[in-house]
Amino acid sequence: MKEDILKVLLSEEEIAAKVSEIGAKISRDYHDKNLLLVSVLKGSVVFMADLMRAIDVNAAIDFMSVSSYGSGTKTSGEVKIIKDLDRSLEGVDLLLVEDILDSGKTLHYLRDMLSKRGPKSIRIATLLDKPARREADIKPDYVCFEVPDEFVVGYGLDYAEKYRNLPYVGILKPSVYE
Ligand SMILES: O=P(O)(O)OC[C@H]1O[C@H](OP(=O)(O)OP(=O)(O)O)[C@H](O)[C@@H]1O
Ligand SMILES: Nc1nc2[nH]cnc2c(=O)[nH]1
Ligand SMILES: [Mg+2]
Repeated sequence: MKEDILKVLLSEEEIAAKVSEIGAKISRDYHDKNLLLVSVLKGSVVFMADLMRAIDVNAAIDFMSVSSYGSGTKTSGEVKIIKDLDRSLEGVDLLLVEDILDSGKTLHYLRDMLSKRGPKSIRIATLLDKPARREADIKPDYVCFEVPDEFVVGYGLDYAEKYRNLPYVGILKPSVYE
């Protein structure tokens, strides 16, 4: 697995420090709110698990599963809902938790769809932001790291369902997917 990584972009330690910082910021912003954290599976599972423990105000959690990359490195442009939320969003302060904002199509679609369900507010927290690739009009509210225009894996992010369990974020060798 490790032999397929060209370069470690973000170490375990760097990620842990930044997640604590963002968690503290979210705690300050939501201390008087009705926070619901929604993890967009599968990619955000590792970030969600760490971020929720870095938040020290009351928060409920829920999960949605969507997919648009299939087994490739390019978005299909079509967001497939694999699992919807279990609960209503009426009156909640929704914080969508994502691993990466790339073309932005996934979050653009989700924000539009979920905003129709009556939440009091919607914001986006993402581990990684790749602004160079943006196609949809969407901006994150909380970002841990900006990344260059490379296909990255690890800490939840996959290529063809592999590498999610790497504890760091790395750039995949192009020979793996070319
Ligand atoms: O901004 P975009 O170009 O839409 O890309 C971002 C989305 O792509 C990945 O999900 P993917 O469809 O690969 O599903 P996964 O989370 O199960 O890996 C990632 O987890 C984001 O949800
Ligand atoms: N693993 C992975 N999934 C993505 N989905 C959108 N961009 C990326 C990326 O750079 N890496
Ligand atoms: Mg994926």
